Amino acid sequence: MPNFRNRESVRASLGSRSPVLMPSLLACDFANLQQEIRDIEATGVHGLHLDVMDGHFVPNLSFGLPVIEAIRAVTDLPLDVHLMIDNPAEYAARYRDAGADCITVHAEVLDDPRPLLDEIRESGAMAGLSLNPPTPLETILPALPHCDLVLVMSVMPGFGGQEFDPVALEKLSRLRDDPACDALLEVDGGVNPSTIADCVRAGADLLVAGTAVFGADDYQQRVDSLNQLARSGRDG
Ligand SMILES: O=C(CO)[C@@H](O)[C@H](O)COP(=O)(O)O
Ligand SMILES: [Fe+2]
Repeated sequence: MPNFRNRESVRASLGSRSPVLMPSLLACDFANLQQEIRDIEATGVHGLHLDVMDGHFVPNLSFGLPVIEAIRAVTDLPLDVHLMIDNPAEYAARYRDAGADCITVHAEVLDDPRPLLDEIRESGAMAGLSLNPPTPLETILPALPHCDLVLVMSVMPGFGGQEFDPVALEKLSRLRDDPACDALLEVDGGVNPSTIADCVRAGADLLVAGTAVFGADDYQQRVDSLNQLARSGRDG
């Protein structure tokens, strides 16, 4: 059975640890999924980012409900589920049932994201809203009071291993400085040793990294160095 936690506790725990590295399993070895989870847990990370793709909203497919359930069964880490799908309103409740602690939906597919964000919160999960690099920040401003998390994409979603788009930094800074925004800020795409400190300086609390973590020979060493660079962005 999924270990259901409520959104306040997950949000408080992640927020108190900011900046938090969120490894994206998209870049792990799927043939050894459980071992990859064990190995990344052993580095001391505080959450896992899970990329769900439908082949419609993004031109790629990844994994869905059965895989999230299987991951939930083998880890207690908070699961941060990024829904890159056309019809998140039809699926959000099922991802909560599968064990998601945070469910993030895309502004590009929702005329008004507020009802769905409220529904996600009522399910007990943290509610996240994401926007792609070309999507203006203004699009999501009315929904900010309904968000536990805002996920600023720094690549066009669909694939790991892409180059970081600095347009994300400007959006993060504006959100950080907006008194109407008390959501955690997350950045996703091309986060690596060269970009992570700038993301934290701009205001990111949660740093999604796929290739930069799972592409390393030594996960512990890479997680430690990304954490250190992230802290240098916060403190320096
Ligand atoms: O949502 C996505 C891609 O659409 C991401 O979460 C990727 O998994 C990040 O991968 P890297 O850019 O870190 O390799
Ligand atoms: Fe993602």
